Amino acid sequence: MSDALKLTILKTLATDGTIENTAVAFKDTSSETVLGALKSLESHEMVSYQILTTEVWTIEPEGQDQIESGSYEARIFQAVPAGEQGIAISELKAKFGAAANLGQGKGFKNGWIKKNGDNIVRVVDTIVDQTKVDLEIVQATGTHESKETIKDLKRRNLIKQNKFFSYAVAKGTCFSTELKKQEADLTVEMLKGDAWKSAEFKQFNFESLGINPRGGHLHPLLKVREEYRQIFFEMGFTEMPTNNYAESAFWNFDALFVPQQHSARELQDTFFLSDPLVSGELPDIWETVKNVHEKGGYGSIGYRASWSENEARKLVLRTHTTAVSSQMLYALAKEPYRPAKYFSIDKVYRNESVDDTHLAEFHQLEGVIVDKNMSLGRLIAFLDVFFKRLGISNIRFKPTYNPYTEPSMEIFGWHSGLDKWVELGNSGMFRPEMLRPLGLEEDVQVAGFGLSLERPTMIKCGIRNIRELVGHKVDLDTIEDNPACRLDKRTFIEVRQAAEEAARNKVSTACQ
Ligand SMILES: N[C@@H](Cc1ccccc1)C(=O)O
Repeated sequence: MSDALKLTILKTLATDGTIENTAVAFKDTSSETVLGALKSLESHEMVSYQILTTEVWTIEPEGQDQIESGSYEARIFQAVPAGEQGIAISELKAKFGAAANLGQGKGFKNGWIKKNGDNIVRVVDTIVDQTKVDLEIVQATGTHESKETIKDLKRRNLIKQNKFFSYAVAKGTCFSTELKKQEADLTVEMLKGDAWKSAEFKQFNFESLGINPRGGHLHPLLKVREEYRQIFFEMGFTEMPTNNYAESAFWNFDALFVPQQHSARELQDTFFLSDPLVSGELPDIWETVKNVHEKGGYGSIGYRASWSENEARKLVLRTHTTAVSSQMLYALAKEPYRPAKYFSIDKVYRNESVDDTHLAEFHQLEGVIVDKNMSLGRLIAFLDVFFKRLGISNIRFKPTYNPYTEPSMEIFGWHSGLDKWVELGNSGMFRPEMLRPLGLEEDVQVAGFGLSLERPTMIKCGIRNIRELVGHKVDLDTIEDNPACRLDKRTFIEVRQAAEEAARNKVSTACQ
């Protein structure tokens, strides 16, 4: 803020006592600049000011044209020769285009001209171009004493109203013609000498807003994860511990009755760890698992292929959170039977090629329901309610294959934006070949389902490329501005405006 303008304001006040209208006193300075200076002086209570609003009518381009070349009606009148013959309407149209009609209409109304067959003839010999006169008045004075005229010129798009702000200024309680430098900080240098004794300090402004904090914004994925966690809690689920990103192939595949020859276990689909290469001891059920893979049982003939302990001990980055569910079910089976509902939402890894909708790591949301009379029908009914809670009201199922569930269903949701069914997740009833070796009794059924967290988040936040959501291309401003990440329902600007309003209403005591 330039001190020159502030000093000019103060000097003018010193000589004149008040400034009635800044638009008159400081003609060449914009009202924003004047306001900036006034606000700064007001904060030191050196001045006080009031806002004056002026409404001014200005000339539109069409009006300017009529000031310069006469109104349309006058131009038409001039084009009509005196005498009985007049001029053909078609000739006027050819000469004046759209203005011909407007000019004729007004000319008829004024009684200047009239129709004679296909021709226009003069009624009077001379005219006064009142429109032009009125426009010139508005141009010179910014207004017109006749409200009717203003209305008419506005209706004809010849003039437009503009609002201008200016200010009436008076001396404040701390008025002076000197701009004193006020210190914002008490410094070490001041304290070393005597400077602190004579320094004048700025008043604290307790209403001033701090800098918008860069922290404190939730990433959209974490925000949606938190929303979904709460839905699970409301529906009676318990959260599973998901802190191990690396799991043994045993929990990720074998305990889930995924054959050791299954293509998902290939290097191109799964990340295997090289150091450490293998897990520690397998859990006590490994032999039962080996048996069911090799020979079957519980009504199954098994895979009839040899099962290797070494293969099961390989460490992998978990490819699905079902690796957590399998351990949870194993732990549950050790306790006396009780119905249970578990969920997890955490990271999983797949060695996939990355594109707009796929990353090599993503989040899975998974639920398992353990009950003695759990059935596919109940799972479908549950998923219907669950997805409604997530905001997806229309779901469909399609049979699919998972080594660990039978029957298995893919879940599709209707995406009204894309106008098509999109795949949301996978689900099914866990097979006895998986459940029984874990130790669950024959009459206990378990249903499960899983989906990615990224897909519904992208739909919710309107993000098309997953790399805008995860990775180094994430734009911090997007994270801050995305409505999904806002902690406060109000925008930052609204918060700021409310605070400024509160500050304005405060009575200052700055220099008493
Ligand atoms: N693990 C499955 C999801 C699922 C979980 C539980 C039961 C059925 C399916 C997936 O990765 O897609």
